Amino acid sequence: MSQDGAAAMVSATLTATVTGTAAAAGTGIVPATVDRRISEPQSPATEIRNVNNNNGSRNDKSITSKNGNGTLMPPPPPPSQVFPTYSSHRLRLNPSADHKPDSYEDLQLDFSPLLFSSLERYLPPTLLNSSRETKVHYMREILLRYSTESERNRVQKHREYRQKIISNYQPLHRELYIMQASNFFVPSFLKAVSENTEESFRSIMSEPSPGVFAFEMLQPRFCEMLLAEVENFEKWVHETKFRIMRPNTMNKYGAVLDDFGLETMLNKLMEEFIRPMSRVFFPEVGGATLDTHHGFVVEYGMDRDVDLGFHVDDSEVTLNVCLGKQFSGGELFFRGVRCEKHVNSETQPEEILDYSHVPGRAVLHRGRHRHGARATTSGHRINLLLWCRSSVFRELRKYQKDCSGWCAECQREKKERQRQSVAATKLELLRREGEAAS
Ligand SMILES: O=C(O)CCC(=O)C(=O)O
Ligand SMILES: [Fe+2]
Repeated sequence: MSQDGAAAMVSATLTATVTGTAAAAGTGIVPATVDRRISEPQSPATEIRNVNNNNGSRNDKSITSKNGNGTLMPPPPPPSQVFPTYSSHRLRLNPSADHKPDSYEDLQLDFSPLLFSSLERYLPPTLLNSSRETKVHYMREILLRYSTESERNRVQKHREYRQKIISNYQPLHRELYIMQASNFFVPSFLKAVSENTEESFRSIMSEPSPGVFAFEMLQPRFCEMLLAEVENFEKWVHETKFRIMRPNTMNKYGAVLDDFGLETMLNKLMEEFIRPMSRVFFPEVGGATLDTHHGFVVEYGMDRDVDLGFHVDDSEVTLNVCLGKQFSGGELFFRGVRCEKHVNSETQPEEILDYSHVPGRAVLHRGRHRHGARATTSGHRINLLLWCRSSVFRELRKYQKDCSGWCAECQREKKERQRQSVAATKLELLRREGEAAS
């Protein structure tokens, strides 16, 4: 987990802890997995599907660390001290900026040592200079409210899975694993991001339907290299009979790029390129605070997945870039943005969009923008997907009922309520005027 990720979780934790509602509501830093697939876009009352990572996590940069045996070990309290369970443990709202936190790297903990170091600045002042054991115990008490044992086990297993791949798989193109923007992106994209204004972004984009942005992004050479790397990885998987996890609950083919070493590069892609754009275009769904991602490729063709059902992504913002190769069909269809409550509600005519993929071209949309992919009728289509998430947005979502800033159906209902209230007020005024006149 990056420092940023830890810090974001800390602030999410704080929001919850300080308000004091999280523990009562039984909420967690890593939200529970839900499987939500949508069915036909044309039949509004049917069920929609939410695609999740196959590892069952909505946010897989989680907080478990392992000990040498690969088992989970909570730190035992020192024998000289007996710690009661403090349900009243609280963190401070503002960190002690000048406090230098301890390192927890050498301890066998069931949460990331980084998380303890990040949280330490938020401890009550009286605890700041206590022993590490006391601080660990206090912070762990708080963290346990946010993560179940099975969740921590799952994250631990996934870490081991990744470790196995990374220590055995030999990459084909090592240059892909380090962000080299000038080799990866087309000049127009680089220029727009370096200028970093709404105007510069809009100058390279089309917005064929509100909230769906399309633009040239990847150089052909980068696409070719990434395709070859994926092929090489799949060849290794096949030869070694390694059982891999597919990108999400809806794909039988494809691969998780983060699992074989591309996580750092993709994190840079999110932080330095996608977050600046999302800050401008998707601020109401945490576009400015994207802090974790799930990066993968999907593969379609006669001998692969053929199409992808109607769904919403497990992301705040999704980047979808076509890598090639040659294909026909495979269009994306979009049907408007919806919150959980309205995910199966009717589509309005102005929300209908069909988009044809072009190699090197990206589509950027909210994860909650309902969509699917039509059948790839010939050839082979491979797309790079980056599901970008904001832990702050997810934490705040738990306490916010109003989604009218981004859910089109909530917006429609809100307008309708306002219309009715204006009509009622008018009627009341008329009635009073009538009374006064008589
Ligand atoms: O096939 C596509 O282009 C869409 C993929 C997608 O929506 C997803 O993986 O979430
Ligand atoms: Fe999707």
